[in-house]
Amino acid sequence: MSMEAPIGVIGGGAWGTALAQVLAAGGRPVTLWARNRSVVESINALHENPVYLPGRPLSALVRATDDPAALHGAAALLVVTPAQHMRMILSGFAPQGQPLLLCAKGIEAHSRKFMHEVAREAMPGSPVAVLSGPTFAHEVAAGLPTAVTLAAEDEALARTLAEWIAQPAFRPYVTDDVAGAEIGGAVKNVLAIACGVVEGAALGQNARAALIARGFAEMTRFGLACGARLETLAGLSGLGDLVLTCSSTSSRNYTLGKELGEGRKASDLLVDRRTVAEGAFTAPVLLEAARLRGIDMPITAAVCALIAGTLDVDDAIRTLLSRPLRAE
Ligand SMILES: NC(=O)c1ccc[n+]([C@@H]2O[C@H](COP(=O)([O-])OP(=O)(O)OC[C@H]3O[C@@H](n4cnc5c(N)ncnc54)[C@H](O)[C@@H]3O)[C@@H](O)[C@H]2O)c1
Ligand SMILES: O=P(O)(O)OC[C@H](O)CO
Repeated sequence: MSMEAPIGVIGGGAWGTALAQVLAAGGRPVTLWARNRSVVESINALHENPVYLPGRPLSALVRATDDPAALHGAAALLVVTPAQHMRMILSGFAPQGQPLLLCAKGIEAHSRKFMHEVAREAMPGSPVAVLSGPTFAHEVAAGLPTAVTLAAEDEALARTLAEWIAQPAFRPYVTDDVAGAEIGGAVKNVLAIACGVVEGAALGQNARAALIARGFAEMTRFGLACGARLETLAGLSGLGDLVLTCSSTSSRNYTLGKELGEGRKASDLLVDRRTVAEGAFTAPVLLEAARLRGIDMPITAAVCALIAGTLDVDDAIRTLLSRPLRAE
């Protein structure tokens, strides 16, 4: 058993559980805080999270708790809550000054703030880093090869966190471009919904490729306007994650879009969900943030209209295809 200070993980969904397993596989004790009591009990008694990551045995080095005080003394905290709940959940933890590694992908509704801005407000005094990239939780937990972006303005912090989390099959690449890492992960979820619509409405593979390329153009326009760097947007946390989530029903966002494309109503699909499809919440706030910066995001606008129920799939497609011709 390792004598090192544990790493804390806040959030017992699929991704928090998978990341806890990555850390524990490297011999690091992990304290996983989850809000769901049955998740806590199952992880401690059965070494499994049957609600969010069923069928994946977890290391005995992962200990779960529903007591925020159990994370005192952790060397760092991985924050793996849904984006819209992050501020509220962090406010339940007394700030201890530990580094925060933010793993949620989204933009906060109403405030239009990125996760690093929310975390700095909720836990002032804690240094902040971001982990993002093409990472289906079930593959990571199974130890399949995965590469991610780990971003922090403080490069020494990024390198330390990267060393703590790196495993033979889990490879972080560090950068100081925090905005770039966050924007790729948030925007790709919206575009994955659009790609799922293409699949559900049987629009063909040409359409999907066009949507990925034009979607990446939207991501780039928005990212550059927010100070992100092109190399980050074209890297693992941007284009890499866009390609992953726009091509697989393992993505909750893509699956939501596919069901919309098949003609189901967003209101029916979003009610009482157990798992999170972040793109549905990010789309309206992303569109508003783009509008305020004078940036055109037609695919994002179409996703917003489908989710709000103001356009049906046929009208959304017609609207996108009838836009004036323009230079690429
Ligand atoms: N699952 C993945 O493969 C994956 C990979 C990379 C990043 N992420 C990101 O990680 C974040 C967490 O996603 P996940 O997949 O672990 O979640 P999940 O869909 O597996 O589980 C849902 C989570 O939301 C929490 N939750 C539900 N209602 C809540 C409420 N009212 N208040 C607070 N919390 C509530 C649940 O406790 C649970 O932890 C998201 O931002 C997601 O985009 C997920
Ligand atoms: O299931 P999704 O669509 O939330 O995607 C999960 C991860 O973000 C993929 O990198």
